[in-house]
Amino acid sequence: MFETLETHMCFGGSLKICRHPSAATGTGMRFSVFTPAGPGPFPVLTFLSGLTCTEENFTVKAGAYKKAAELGLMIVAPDTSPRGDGVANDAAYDLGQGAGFYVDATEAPWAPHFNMYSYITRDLQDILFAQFPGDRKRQGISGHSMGGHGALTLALRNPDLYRSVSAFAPIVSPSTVPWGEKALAAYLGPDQSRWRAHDACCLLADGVGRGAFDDILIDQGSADNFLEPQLQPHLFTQAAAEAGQKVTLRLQEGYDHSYYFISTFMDDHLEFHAQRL
Ligand SMILES: N[C@@H](CCC(=O)N[C@@H](CS)C(=O)NCC(=O)O)C(=O)O
Repeated sequence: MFETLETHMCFGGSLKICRHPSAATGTGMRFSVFTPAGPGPFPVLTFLSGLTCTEENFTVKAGAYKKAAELGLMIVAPDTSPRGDGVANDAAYDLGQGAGFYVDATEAPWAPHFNMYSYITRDLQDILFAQFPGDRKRQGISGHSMGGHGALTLALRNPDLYRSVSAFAPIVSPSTVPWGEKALAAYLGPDQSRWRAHDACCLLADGVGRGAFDDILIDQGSADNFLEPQLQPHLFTQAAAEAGQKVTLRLQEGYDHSYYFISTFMDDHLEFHAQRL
């Protein structure tokens, strides 16, 4: 059953926190949705958050809704994994609940619930357009860190669903950095050939999504603790150059990995998407 848990007026529109059952995860899933004033249908931006986040982090910290109201953009921010007592978990912050990595897990104990790829591209879509005045044909996707990885990989694989894509401090090469190696091995097993469909650099090298996006906007803080060990955006610009994909990578001097960084450049991303939707 679809439930609206909270409704708040916000910049003339509405911000709702919702919960609904998902067949993909076999759990209830929460998301927030901002709907601008007016009847719609509105273009829709999905924002995928990073490790340790719920739907709440973006909603309260990204500062997106003033500009979204001006642009007439709907924004949906889903949770980052299935949750609950009957759902597998790990003591570490970078695996299990809060760390779904936007894949469909094939391995025990994750496979029954950790199907965030299907959740975002199928179940969230179905409930969103059944309940809210979004325009299914005008959608973009963005995200942060693990969610930047989700945005890039979901967009490249589903250009029929998403017309625009951007990211903040994304994990662009999960197959070669510790966060991604750990999660992909756990969720998809040790055969690295099965990781390629969930690695933005590999997708570019494999020609997936070729020609679909005129540009991909990426912001990265130069003072981000995770820049060298986990993020390495130059790997994405290299892969993009080889694939003929335009990428606008902006190294933002002095900014870290936090939502203070995200909120500083959020308006630019919303305008980037609005121009394309
Ligand atoms: N807790 C981790 C860091 C996790 C982290 O930085 N998460 C980012 C996404 S990768 C985030 O958005 N955290 C929540 C927030 O800042 O609101 C650590 O201590 O190393």
